[in-house]
Amino acid sequence: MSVLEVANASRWFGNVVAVNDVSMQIGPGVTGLLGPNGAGKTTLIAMMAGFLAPSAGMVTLDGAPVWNNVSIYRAIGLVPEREASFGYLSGRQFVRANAELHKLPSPGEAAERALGIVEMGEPAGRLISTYSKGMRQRIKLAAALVHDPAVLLLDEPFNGVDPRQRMHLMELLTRMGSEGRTVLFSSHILEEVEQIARHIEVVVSGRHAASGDFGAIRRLMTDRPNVYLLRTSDDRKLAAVLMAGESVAGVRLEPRGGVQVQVTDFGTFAVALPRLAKEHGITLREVTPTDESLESVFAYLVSA
Ligand SMILES: Nc1ncnc2c1ncn2[C@@H]1O[C@H](COP(=O)(O)OP(=O)(O)OP(=O)(O)O)[C@@H](O)[C@H]1O
Repeated sequence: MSVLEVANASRWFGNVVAVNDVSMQIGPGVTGLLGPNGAGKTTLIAMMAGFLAPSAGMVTLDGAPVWNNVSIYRAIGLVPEREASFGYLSGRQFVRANAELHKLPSPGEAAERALGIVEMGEPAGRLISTYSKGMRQRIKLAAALVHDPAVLLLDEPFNGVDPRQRMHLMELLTRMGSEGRTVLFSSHILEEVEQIARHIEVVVSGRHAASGDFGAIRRLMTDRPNVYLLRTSDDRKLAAVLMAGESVAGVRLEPRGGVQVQVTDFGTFAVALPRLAKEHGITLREVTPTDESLESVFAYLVSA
């Protein structure tokens, strides 16, 4: 069993608090670390990997602190978000260099094995600078896997990767998880996370906001109150009709035209709106969510 435990970990840079008193437990299988940009995901992953010291609290792997513990590097593989600046090396040279850094007994064999896992054996002779984004992610993954770690940490691995390569990467991570590895990847996209993560941890503004399976997180996100702006052929009439409906908490006629509606249950509202409009002979011209930004979704989660 490889269980990463983050215990009241904080990390600050000067007066910026990047991670604020976060506690979570990450066990075998695939976990998604979800949060908007700047939430502290990279900082948290760096602390989990033992590359960054917590300012307070600690991170342990099966009870052993990961910071300042050289032996732990043998158990953890990290795929960082930033591009490896080794474009002048071939994929094979890069992966092998990592095997040598780990002082593996047969670095060549270990490199070939890792290249095989990510199916990069064939292009491994080419320079990394000639690779697509997806291939660069795979070569970084091979480098992180070269010492066969029990824990694999990936920072935004799907960012900028085309759909076919993304699918391939997702299959790989799913396989790693089902083999019993502890796999954690970060993302700011819920749809991406829920496709492969058994478990989701949400961080917002450096704080731990929620934890659960994707169903629970999805419900938390979609059940929040939503505000929509509707433009119609008869705003006043629609406002009156909507106020009588169950899924609406508030209606306001906008001075510059349109109705702003606060919806409590989006599912019911989405079905009721077109039906009500039709029944009352009102034409819907526009339905726009006014607070659909990811930040507002996450802000709701933090206040939940
Ligand atoms: N070395 C540093 N010095 C100063 N501030 C930092 C440093 N590293 C991170 N921060 C700040 O800490 C906060 C969290 O950053 P972090 O990169 O961990 O977030 P993130 O969730 O990974 O976001 P992104 O996906 O945008 O990288 C941000 O406000 C960031 O500006």
